[in-house]
Amino acid sequence: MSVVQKLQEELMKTLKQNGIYDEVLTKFKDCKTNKSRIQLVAQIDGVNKHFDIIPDTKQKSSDTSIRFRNEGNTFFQKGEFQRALDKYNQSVVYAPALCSDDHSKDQHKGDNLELSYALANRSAVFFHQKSYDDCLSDIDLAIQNEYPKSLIYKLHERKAKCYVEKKEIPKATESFQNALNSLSDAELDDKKSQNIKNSVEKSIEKCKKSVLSNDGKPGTQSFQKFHGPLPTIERRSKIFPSASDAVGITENEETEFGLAATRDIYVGEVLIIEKGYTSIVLPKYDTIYCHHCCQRVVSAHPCHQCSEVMFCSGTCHKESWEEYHSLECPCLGTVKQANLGLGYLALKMVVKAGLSLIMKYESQEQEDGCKRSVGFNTDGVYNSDDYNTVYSLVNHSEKRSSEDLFKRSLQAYFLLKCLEKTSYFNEDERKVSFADKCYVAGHILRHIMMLPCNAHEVSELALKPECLPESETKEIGSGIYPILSLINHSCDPNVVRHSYGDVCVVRAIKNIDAGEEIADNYGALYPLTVCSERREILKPQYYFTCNCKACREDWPLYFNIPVDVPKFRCQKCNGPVVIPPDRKTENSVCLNCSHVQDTTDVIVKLHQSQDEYQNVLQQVLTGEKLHEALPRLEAYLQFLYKTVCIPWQDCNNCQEAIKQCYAVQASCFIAS
Ligand SMILES: C[S@@+](CC[C@H](N)C(=O)[O-])C[C@H]1O[C@@H](n2cnc3c(N)ncnc32)[C@H](O)[C@@H]1O
Repeated sequence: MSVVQKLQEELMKTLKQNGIYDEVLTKFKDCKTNKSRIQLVAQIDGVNKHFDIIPDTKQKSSDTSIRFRNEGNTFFQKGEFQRALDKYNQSVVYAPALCSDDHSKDQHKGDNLELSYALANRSAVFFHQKSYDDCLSDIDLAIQNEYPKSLIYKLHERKAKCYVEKKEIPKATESFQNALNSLSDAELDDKKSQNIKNSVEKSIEKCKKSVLSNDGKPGTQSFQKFHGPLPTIERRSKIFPSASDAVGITENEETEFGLAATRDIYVGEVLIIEKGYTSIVLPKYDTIYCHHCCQRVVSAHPCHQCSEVMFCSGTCHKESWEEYHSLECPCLGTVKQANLGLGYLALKMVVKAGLSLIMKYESQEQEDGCKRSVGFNTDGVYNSDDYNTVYSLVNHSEKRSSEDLFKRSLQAYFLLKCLEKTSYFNEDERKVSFADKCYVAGHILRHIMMLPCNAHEVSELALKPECLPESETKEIGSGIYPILSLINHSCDPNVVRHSYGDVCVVRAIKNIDAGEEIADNYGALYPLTVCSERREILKPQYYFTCNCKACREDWPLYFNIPVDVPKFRCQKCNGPVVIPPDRKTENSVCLNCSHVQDTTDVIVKLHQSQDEYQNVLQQVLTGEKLHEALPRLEAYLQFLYKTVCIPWQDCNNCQEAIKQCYAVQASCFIAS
């Protein structure tokens, strides 16, 4: 149980024993702003004592770095290079010293020995994995970080071998020469030294003759890419820069705001490519994914202060440091240990926004239940990196029970106490009062209420290449995506989302008519769960009762979805058209408007397409030539949505196959 949950339970017990629990809850009910809720929590006896936080963040440690390095060495010797790499990455993260990034270099000069060893050993893994650029980069870093002179000849030799593989012969020759020169510093007996000298000289000779050890093509990088290139959006919306011009805003009484199609959209169209306002990696994965961009880390870049996080590149380290990590760094361990889930995302949002921006909101703060507006800026543009967009998302504070508000306020107050241990409140030169701090914690509380009904998972496909349908989507983190957060739910959604690192791509998986609402799925799909259960899943988290078409018409679960001759769409009203019992297709009748029409052509076309579709589907199931299969599946599904009425099982199957193809293009990793 986390420290906050423990406190919540203890406090509630004490308040009940003292007979004042109901009184506290009533006071909570009367609070109309988040700031007043935090102020109320702060006044409760015992809260401050429990939340007297001692900042705890994993410090740099030579011992831990050495331990991970030794573990890495064991795997390396067994030829288990990926496992060795994971350990060396950890060794780099814990090594007391300093990454080479300029912004941290001067402040943190010190003993870099363990870091240099970790980098040097990691470079050996990269060499074996034919990842020559990563290998060269680690060698340079190891040398910069004071790798022992007596061993440096080894690094020069490895560097030279990388250049040989890369067919950069002059650089290879130079590095072999450096290896020779460094041999004088090596503490080797004469015989060993002479052997190495002979071998290096031979290599230099080979280089000179350009007689190379392999087939003459540059060595290739063996690492797989973790996702394909991001797709593109042809014409962007003027108001939603991360969306296509097919996406517009809509408003109605039932759902408040939402997104709708501004023109006809077809299966496969890319509608949104959004990098969220901010995101987090789940604590259990923080040694695998980048703290900043949620991409898989190959060559870990450490934070120069803590050992809580790793970055996939110097750029991510720098950006994260400038945007939020310098502030969160001292309290990150405490926050992670408290295991608050989305609570950490809420804190990160407020840290990223910065104190002065948050305080500007105080003058326009509204009470619960006031009419909400969407977070467009003064130019009428909705930018995903603008705090105003996330500040304006729905949080349902007025529908929450007093107990829910009380528990969430305690979480927010705990996070305020963590924030007080950082330099966050020093940003503003004027003295920050306790009331100001409560106002900031009010923002954290707002987000703690908002995130469960707006945040999206950051995911990765654990890919089984030989049997695609057995691949599983794994949640590796969470992000807050302001545009995605405007999409309402349907149990039969018309879009699907995929993560490319922390970027989310939304594509149409149904044809969407102009004016029709764009609808995502919040985790309750009609083919998998019956209507009553779907509503039970959605209500407590999202505060609505779903009334989509699948719910209204009580569509069947997957195995009961019709598979025989479908009902066709009426040429006049789109209603369901049936073939008469005498099978005279020219006399088919619409059950909605009674229009009599000829369905002969469409039936012939459907049969032809179905045959082709079965072949393509087979390709997808075995993971073959997906890039060829995908456009054919998209075309088939477009045709189906134009001609047949759903539910009809081929539509579901084709949709699933298309989703698998998209998933393979997005973040994925071969499951071990
Ligand atoms: C991610 S937000 C979607 C945008 C939201 N409608 C708004 O106005 O900002 C989720 C919230 O939208 C509302 N919502 C989403 N789908 C709905 C639906 N099918 N029917 C009614 N309300 C819905 C619920 O209030 C839910 O908590």
